[in-house]
Amino acid sequence: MRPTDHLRALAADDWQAATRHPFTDALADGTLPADRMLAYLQQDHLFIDGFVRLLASAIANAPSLPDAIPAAQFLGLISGPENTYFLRAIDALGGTCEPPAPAAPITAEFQALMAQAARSGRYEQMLAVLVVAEWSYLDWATPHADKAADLPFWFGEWITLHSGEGFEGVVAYLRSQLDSAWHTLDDDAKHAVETTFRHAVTLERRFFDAAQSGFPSP
Ligand SMILES: Cc1ncc(CO)c(N)n1
Ligand SMILES: Cc1ncsc1CCO
Repeated sequence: MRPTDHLRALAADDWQAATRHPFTDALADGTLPADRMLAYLQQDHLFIDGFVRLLASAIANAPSLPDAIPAAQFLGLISGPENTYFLRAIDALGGTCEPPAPAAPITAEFQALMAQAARSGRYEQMLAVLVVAEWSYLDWATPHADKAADLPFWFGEWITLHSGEGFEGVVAYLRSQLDSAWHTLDDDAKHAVETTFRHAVTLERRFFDAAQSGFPSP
């Protein structure tokens, strides 16, 4: 079994809950209320900030230039001028990006996990969080890809950004990096990857739980 299949199997319950979630089901059938989508995107915009820094750390810690290049290309894509999805969608839903929304507790937890992985100096820790974030999004979005074109763009584009050949390639690359790194790790480091991977999957599930109920204050 590939190490990343082993990791996903360890988190099977939360993985299933995060990738077959009522929030993404409602998003994909177009019935998600606009205020819920807006609040989700405003929180996810804060998530992407930490994500970009984590991806940059992974690029800096990749074992070779060929290992780093696909991540650098993905970073360019998501931070490039053609990626105006957040701006356009938040605007169309009647919200603003500036000033940034205060982070909900679950968003702050995600930011903390990403920051911890980024400063760990451990490539496999960075990959554990990146693999969960991208693979879980590929997994929920793929079954809905055929419906995306008929949806308002703030739903449809969020599905197409996370499905299809290009994004499958990103996930395949991230998984293969973690699979390769895994074989170099001692038992303690493997266990630490398992812990981080499971934590990240739990946070993905809880992020959708919170988004579904509109990020209620605790
Ligand atoms: C919370 C969360 N996880 C993963 C992704 C995909 O990068 C995202 N946009 N937001
Ligand atoms: C692919 C993508 N598009 C906008 S943000 C983002 C990163 C999370 O997948």
